[in-house]
Amino acid sequence: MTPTAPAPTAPHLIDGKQTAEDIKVEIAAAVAQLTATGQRAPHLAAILVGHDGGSETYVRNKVLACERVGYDSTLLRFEDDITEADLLAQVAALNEDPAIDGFIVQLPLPKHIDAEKVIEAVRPDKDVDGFHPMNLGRMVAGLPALLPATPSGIVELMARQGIKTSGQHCVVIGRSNIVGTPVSILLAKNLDTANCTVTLCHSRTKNLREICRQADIIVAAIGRPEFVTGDMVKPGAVVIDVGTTRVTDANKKSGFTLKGDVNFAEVAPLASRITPVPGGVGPMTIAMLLLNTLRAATGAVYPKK
Ligand SMILES: Nc1nc2c(c(=O)[nH]1)N[C@@H](CN(C=O)c1ccc(C(=O)N[C@@H](CCC(=O)O)C(=O)O)cc1)CN2
Repeated sequence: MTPTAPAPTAPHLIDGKQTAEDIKVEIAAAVAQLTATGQRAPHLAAILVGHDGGSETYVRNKVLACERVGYDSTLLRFEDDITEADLLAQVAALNEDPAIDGFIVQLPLPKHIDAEKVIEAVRPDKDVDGFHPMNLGRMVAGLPALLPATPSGIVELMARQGIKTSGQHCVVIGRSNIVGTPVSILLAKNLDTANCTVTLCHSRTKNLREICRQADIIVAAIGRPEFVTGDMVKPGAVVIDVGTTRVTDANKKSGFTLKGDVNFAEVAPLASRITPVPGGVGPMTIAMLLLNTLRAATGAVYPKK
């Protein structure tokens, strides 16, 4: 029998909360420099439609993060019966408002509103979510772009944690426009922080378990709690969990427990590095949104209008 290296027994947590905090410190320093030279602080606006619990939390955290780094922020709230036309009019107003450097429309939107239409209505130079086809297209072409926050946050998190990506086989599970598809493109790019061989898997993928077992890095972004189990992970793999599903839990004061897409108890003992939920990828999403806002405010990607 050939001896094999023992699998690591203790999880090596990737601290997204601390990494996001480090980025916020850097951003706060950049804002202080801007304002010291007489320029105004960057200004982020957020549109929140309805009362989804998760969206309320995320938007609240975005506003708090703005305060933390010295940005101005504006929250525009609407009931979930707002018409598509009225929402598009709000987007048009923010597009034209010179005091706003960038804005987001929190997703998901109610079913009667065409989210793609709303995303396309955001001016690309103010699209700090990086969801507009212009920014996605520029990202694919390797041109300067406002990059989607969660995918760029994943790449930044791995880079700052010294995780090797070049030549590694990365299996991404999930093909959403917000995470799975863009992160697979970013990770395959010829960059110091990427250069992976990427396999993008989804609900119709055959032999998912076997494919995942070949991965040096797994990015789980399928939105199904505890989907990735121990038998799908090669010992020593790096596991990045993007899931944040609220699962009803009567024992919790909040009434729910936050679950990732990875069965942490099974996978953590196998993984060389793993992101926790909460405290992994989620905080990086907000840090990268702040970074995009700074880039929009300073004309780093598109000339200021
Ligand atoms: N307009 C957008 N809508 C949505 C996006 C987005 O990037 N732009 N992504 C997700 C939600 N999201 C940001 O909006 C987001 C999700 C999770 C976190 C986060 O920090 N999670 C914490 C836990 C927070 C909690 O207590 O629930 C963590 O994982 O530690 C931030 C942002 C969909 N919509």
